[in-house]
Amino acid sequence: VGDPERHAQVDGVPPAKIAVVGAGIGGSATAHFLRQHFGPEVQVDVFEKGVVGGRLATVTVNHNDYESGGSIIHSLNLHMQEFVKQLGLKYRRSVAGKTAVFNGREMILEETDWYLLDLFRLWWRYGISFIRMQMWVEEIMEKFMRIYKYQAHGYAFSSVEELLDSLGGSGFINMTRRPLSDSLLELGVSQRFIDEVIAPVMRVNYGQNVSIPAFIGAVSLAGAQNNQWAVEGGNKLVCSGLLKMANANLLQAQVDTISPVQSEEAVQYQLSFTTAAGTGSELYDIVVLATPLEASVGSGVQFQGFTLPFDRVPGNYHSTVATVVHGYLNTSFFGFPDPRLFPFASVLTTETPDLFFNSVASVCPVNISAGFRRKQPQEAGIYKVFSPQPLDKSQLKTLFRSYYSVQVTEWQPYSHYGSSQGLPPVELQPNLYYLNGIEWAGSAMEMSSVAAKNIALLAYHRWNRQLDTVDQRDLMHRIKTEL
Ligand SMILES: Cc1cc2nc3c(=O)[nH]c(=O)nc-3n(C[C@H](O)[C@H](O)[C@H](O)COP(=O)(O)OP(=O)(O)OC[C@H]3O[C@@H](n4cnc5c(N)ncnc54)[C@H](O)[C@@H]3O)c2cc1C
Ligand SMILES: CC(C)=CCC/C(C)=C/CC/C(C)=C/CSC[C@H](N)C(=O)O
Repeated sequence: VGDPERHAQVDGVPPAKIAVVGAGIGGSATAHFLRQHFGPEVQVDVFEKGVVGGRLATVTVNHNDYESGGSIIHSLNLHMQEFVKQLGLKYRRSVAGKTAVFNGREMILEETDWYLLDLFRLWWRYGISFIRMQMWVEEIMEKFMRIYKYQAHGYAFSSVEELLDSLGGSGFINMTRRPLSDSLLELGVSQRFIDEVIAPVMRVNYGQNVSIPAFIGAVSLAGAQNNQWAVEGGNKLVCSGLLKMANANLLQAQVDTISPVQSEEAVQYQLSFTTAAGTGSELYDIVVLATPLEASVGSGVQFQGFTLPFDRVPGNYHSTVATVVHGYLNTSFFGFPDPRLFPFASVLTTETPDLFFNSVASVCPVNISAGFRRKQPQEAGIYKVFSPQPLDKSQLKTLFRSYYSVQVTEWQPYSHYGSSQGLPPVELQPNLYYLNGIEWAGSAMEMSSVAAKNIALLAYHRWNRQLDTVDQRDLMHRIKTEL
């Protein structure tokens, strides 16, 4: 298996070396699935310029760790579930807590201890908007779940559009283009419900407003359902676990350039990289880019010898600041002068000019010991604030009576939806794949995992020239009739 050049895409000969750039959940899952499909012989090198986990990260406050990046996982996110099972990790269910919506002056919506009372209140204020919205999200989730069947049967897609089309037809593709508010209004959801419930959910989850595309809006609403979990010890454990299970070589290095090298049989890719010890370069048969390439994110990867089939400049990533504060919440600001009477664990906000934060929530550590309970607002607790800009001293003093510590993480967490034209391609060149284009449809751990499985399958089928498992139509019917 020594000289990769001799192995470049000769029929029946597996690739010798595969590179994955990025060790977030997308890159780690790709390494895992590549190993599954290509077998034990191929060398899988994973390049990471920062920390394994990428946007899955924790901060330590008062001797405990808290998620500062991707935190919640939907109960129907089956790849994430499967990883946790295979790695022998444990689920962490979030400790129940009530939510309220604040409009800058007062709480306009308050969850109670009684589910039926909450339902009655929602009906009283918004009619059947809540039920319409829930049914819409359920229907989308049901269609989305088809991906697991298709992938289990080995089907792959050469673009995000093909993948979405196979799940929900042109309806899903249109949902990546039209605003969420338009889709909901068309469903008969009231403007008041959109302003007071949907907008706060978009603000806490994606830091954006209801003009984001309907598909990502539905993902965000799924993320607001009551069936979320996380990984005991921190979600990033999935990434390190998958790399280990895949027997991948982790190279602590920044990939600087990727250039094609044409041999007689096929194209290979030269990766030049920088490590703490200096620079290096290696030749690979297959390369997967598992980091956003948009100029504003700054992966630093340059391409030589070919031009990318999409423009890295127009689509921007959004800025969101996660501030983890150890202190006393200023419940007076929310209209509760006596903190003992403040019953909420999370406060979401409406789209209100001059409101400097999107949400504030009491958070649980990644290791919940038996008997863990949330701190009461009259006690010092750990809170996570999401805001578009870093909070200044006076803003912190507005939200907290006093505090012991403040940890700030500035993220470029998700696409700035609506700032791109179309969805970036998956295949950049033969045997050169791009994972994070899927984020323009929806950005979540499971979306990166779905894209990882798709790319591993696609790379495998392309390498072995198996065209009958790529971009096939009418898959539900095919699967039913397959033996
Ligand atoms: C604050 C926040 C909250 C979130 N909440 C949730 C949530 O609750 N639920 C959910 O499902 N999702 C959530 N997300 C989104 C989720 O975290 C991301 O969609 C997901 O983690 C993306 O994973 P990825 O591997 O595709 O990308 P990344 O995690 O960004 O990984 C890319 C990796 O590539 C590395 N890299 C970049 N350039 C190079 C280079 N040139 N050479 C080598 N390495 C390079 C980076 O250092 C990085 O580690 C949240 C994100 C943030 C930031
Ligand atoms: C991919 C599908 C079908 C569903 C995923 C649903 C999901 C888990 C969405 C996550 C939404 C998201 C990006 C939330 C970010 S903020 C989360 C939380 N409030 C926090 O405190 O970090």
